[in-house]
Amino acid sequence: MLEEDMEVAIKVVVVGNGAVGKSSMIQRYCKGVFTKDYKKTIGVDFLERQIIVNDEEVRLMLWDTAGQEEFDAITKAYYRGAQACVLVFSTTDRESYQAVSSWREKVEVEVGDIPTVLVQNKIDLLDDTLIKNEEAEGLAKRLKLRFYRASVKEDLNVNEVFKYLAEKYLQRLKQQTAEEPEVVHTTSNKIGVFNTTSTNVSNQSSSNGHEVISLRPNKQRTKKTKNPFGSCSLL
Ligand SMILES: Nc1nc2c(ncn2[C@@H]2O[C@H](COP(=O)(O)OP(=O)(O)OP(=O)(O)O)[C@@H](O)[C@H]2O)c(=O)[nH]1
Repeated sequence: MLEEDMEVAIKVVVVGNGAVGKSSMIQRYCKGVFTKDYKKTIGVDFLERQIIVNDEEVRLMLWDTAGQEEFDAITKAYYRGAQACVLVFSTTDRESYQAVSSWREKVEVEVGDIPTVLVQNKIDLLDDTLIKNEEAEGLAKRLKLRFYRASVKEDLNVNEVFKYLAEKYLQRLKQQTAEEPEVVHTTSNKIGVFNTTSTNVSNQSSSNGHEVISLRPNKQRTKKTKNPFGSCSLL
């Protein structure tokens, strides 16, 4: 254990071109659902889910950012404070594969080197693939990233992606705790909780029917729940 009664909260940003399946991945992971409809994300949404990793209770806050460049200015602000990142491209969209490095740079500029995974989504459409296996693997190697092939539709490898990131993050946190114990032993019972610099924006419905993110001060400890989806909420 890191420290008794300590809650670990991890802000994870999910990035990649439009329509690669970012919103679907987050919905699948947090709500256990998949929908064929495509609703472009306007700005940013987020959902959360609590999991247990190595006996630690971890709260994952999954930030769904818009894939379109027109929203870059908004989404960049939300990268701040991110502690882990999912880079997504689609099996049937070569441009999304080619854009992976630039997405990584955008995140790195804001938050530096954080635990990151590369995900090739929609592998249920492998027959129509526009990216060779070796290419995708080569990209992961060049970027030195763990690589997952996933299908949000078929619920393949989605849990694994987030479990890996949580483990990786905890590993780093433990290293830091060992090296600089005074940093972690604060008066707060939360660690890894992000701070955004933006001010409060209350819930606003966007044109796509999604709720636009509300930025609030750090939350208090969440209630413990046995239901894996019980802690998910659309804010
Ligand atoms: N076949 C298949 N379709 C998928 C999969 N994941 C997502 N989709 C579909 O791909 C489309 C786009 O998915 P979204 O989750 O909205 O994509 P996004 O990356 O959030 O898009 P933006 O909000 O524009 O950034 C939707 O029609 C989904 O149903 C998958 O694993 N397989």
